[in-house]
Amino acid sequence: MMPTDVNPLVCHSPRVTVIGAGKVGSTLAQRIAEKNLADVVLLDVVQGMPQGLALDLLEAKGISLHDRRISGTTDYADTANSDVVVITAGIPRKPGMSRDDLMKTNAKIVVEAAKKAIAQSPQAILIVVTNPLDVMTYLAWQATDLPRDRIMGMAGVLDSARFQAFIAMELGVSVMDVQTMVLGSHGDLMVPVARYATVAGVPITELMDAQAIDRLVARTRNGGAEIVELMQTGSAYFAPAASTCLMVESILLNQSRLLPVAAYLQGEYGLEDIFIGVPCSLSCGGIGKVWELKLTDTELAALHTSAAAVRQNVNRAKEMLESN
Ligand SMILES: NC(=O)c1ccc[n+]([C@@H]2O[C@H](COP(=O)([O-])OP(=O)(O)OC[C@H]3O[C@@H](n4cnc5c(N)ncnc54)[C@H](O)[C@@H]3O)[C@@H](O)[C@H]2O)c1
Ligand SMILES: O=C(O)C[C@H](O)C(=O)O
Repeated sequence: MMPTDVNPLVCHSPRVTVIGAGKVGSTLAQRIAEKNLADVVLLDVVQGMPQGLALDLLEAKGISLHDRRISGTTDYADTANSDVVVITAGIPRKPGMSRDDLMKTNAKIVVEAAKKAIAQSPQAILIVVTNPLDVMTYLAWQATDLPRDRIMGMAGVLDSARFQAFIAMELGVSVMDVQTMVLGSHGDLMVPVARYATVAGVPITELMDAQAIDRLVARTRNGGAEIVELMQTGSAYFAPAASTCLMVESILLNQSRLLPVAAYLQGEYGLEDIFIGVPCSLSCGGIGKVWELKLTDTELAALHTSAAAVRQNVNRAKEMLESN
């Protein structure tokens, strides 16, 4: 029997659109569906590719045991009414490149994707993943004029996960007992806050010497480049997709997880009109609260140096877009 009167509260299936069905996008789609979080629409410019990936993913449903709808498309109309939109569209870097070298190509892609996606899903929460992350998030915000609680960039979760993994490996402890917080931009000037890194509540400053901490901080800062050098083609995607999925999960399940995300600042940490990594709680409305941690003068100065570099690149990106 078909229901005659559908209760929208019961029948609403959350929907996540992932723009860019490449390495990060397709891995994220798989995670979201297999965790049973939402239906997924994969969108890409390459005709046939998102459709093929979606078919491949849905053919695995009986094995991975979920009932989420997964579709692939090149048409933004098919993404309408998404609860969350994630932008992973754009080129990854090659060995020897910095993330900033991707700016010219990716700026146009991200601006277009953000505008088209939000036109179809004006109530969505937008998560930007494309690099250079902090700059791309700013451009997506400008292009969509979304309120600041509904737009953010993914990077701090990934950088913190790397720091967490390196600490666990160094000390030979379970990664599950390690907590970390990496602030600032997603680049060489990111700010892993060693004082706030703990193992089962014990600060790492009590567990290893300053030299070891410096070594792990440097490896964290270089985490993306280390993988780019090893792979020689493309960049990391398992940990990036897992990190983005954690943010999507906290939003869809209204968990209020406290995660470092690139958020629009309006005076917090003495910074304004910039997207940069700071701790935020993520819930069904998006960013519920930007948390202002107490930082030492040195940590705050590092955050400001990081922000100054992002601001310079935002201005460069704006000029590039205007000259096109
Ligand atoms: N923020 C982070 O921490 C983080 C982590 C990993 C990767 N990244 C970035 O994410 C981006 C994607 O990485 P990847 O490894 O998935 O790359 P990829 O090359 O595997 O995939 C990118 C996809 O984007 C698609 N694309 C290009 N232009 C498009 C457009 N206009 N509309 C829709 N789709 C379009 C391409 O066809 C491709 O399928 C890169 O910029 C990378 O640097 C960021
Ligand atoms: O390093 C890159 O270019 C991709 C991503 O930002 C990462 O940190 O893995």
